[in-house]
Amino acid sequence: CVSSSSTLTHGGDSSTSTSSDGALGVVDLNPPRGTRDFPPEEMRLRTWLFDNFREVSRTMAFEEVDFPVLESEALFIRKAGEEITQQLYNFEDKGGRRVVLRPEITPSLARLVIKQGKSVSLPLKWFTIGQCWRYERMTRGRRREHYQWNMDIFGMPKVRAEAELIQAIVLLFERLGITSSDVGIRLSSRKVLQAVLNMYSIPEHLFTQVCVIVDKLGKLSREEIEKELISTGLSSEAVQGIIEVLSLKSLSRLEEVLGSDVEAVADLKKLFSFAEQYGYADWICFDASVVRGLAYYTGVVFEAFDRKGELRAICGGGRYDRLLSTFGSEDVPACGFGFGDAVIVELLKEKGLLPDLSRQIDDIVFPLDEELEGPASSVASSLRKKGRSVDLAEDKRLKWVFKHAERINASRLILVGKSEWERGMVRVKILSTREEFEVKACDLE
Ligand SMILES: CC(=O)Nc1cnc2ccccc2c1
Repeated sequence: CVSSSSTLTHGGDSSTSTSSDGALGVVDLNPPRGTRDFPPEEMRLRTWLFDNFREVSRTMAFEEVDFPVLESEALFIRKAGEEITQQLYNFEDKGGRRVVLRPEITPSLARLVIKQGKSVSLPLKWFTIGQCWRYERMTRGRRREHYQWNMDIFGMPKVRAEAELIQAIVLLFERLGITSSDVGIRLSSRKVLQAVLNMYSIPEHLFTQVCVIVDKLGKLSREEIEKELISTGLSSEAVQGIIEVLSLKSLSRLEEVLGSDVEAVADLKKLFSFAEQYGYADWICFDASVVRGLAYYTGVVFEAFDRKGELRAICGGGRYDRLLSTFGSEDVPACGFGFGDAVIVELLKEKGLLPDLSRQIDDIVFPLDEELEGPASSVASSLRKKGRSVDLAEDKRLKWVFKHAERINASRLILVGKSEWERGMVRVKILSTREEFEVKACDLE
């Protein structure tokens, strides 16, 4: 229904269309619930953000990888009660296979590392930017898809991997104009919780479940957390002990409580000393309550947050040294983070840091009458071969072309007229200075 005046002839967001039997149907123009279209303006913002993700990945010497959005459901079946595995966008395909639209990237990375097996040399530093899905009952009106930038290091057992990943996060924030007074990175280690569970001789198999529960600190009330912990079989004394340790905000206090030979303390002290060397110490702070909600983390965990505390975590990640063995392979130490495309944009809007991303092209080539359309095409083609972005404006009036040039921020207007062309010339108008001159068509660049 888009007419030649190039505006929709109908108002509103529905268009009329006739289906094959001629019945008048109304096609819903919105994408499926919880999903987004990216018209040009939104797409320019997304491309700008993703180009920043890529540029940081390049400076960190990470290699880009990619996977299908569709994955076997088996990759995501975990029993720890995580929100992400209870909202799988799963279905049975026509071959009767149980598949999902992936809810996260890490299991696919692990699958590929295992598949590549001996043919890859460790450490591996891989990144990807991919769409992830969840199927939420739309009661909360939240999105069902978002894009995540993932950075992961395989085969680096020591906290230097975490230090590298945190540098990547800080570099990204700095590229976007965000400072350490806007955003902080809270970090801790799941080995803190492990040490506490050992103190109360709580069996190992409860560790993952307890992590997923205490990750809700801050979202659920303390009473609800205590109730959920008790229901896993913990004694109320153990529950109090856990909550007390998780409220620690200083590494030296932690050392007093756990002792200095605990691995968690050694790892974190090492990480803080790395932070000084990398130059991002003022971005990070220890916070024992950080556990992250994914079942497979085993060590250091971290998340970036806006210091005004209004938004959800901007990004998050951690070490997962035991994930590969859950897929039947030898374990490879691994560490990574996911950085979503939604919270960061809200933060940039709030800080007034969104860049001006209006359209911009180099040249508009315009034939002054119909018989010059051929010559105009050859002028446009030679400019494009030289890498200029050229909009060939045809069958319009000159008045429209000037307005169009303004609208798309063209640098030059190149007019192909009969008398000039007969002399091998075209007229060039520099739109910023209004200066106008003739130039030989073959000298144009
Ligand atoms: C703020 C936002 O859109 N979050 C979001 C949206 N979709 C998702 C889909 C899968 C996993 C996590 C997701 C997270």
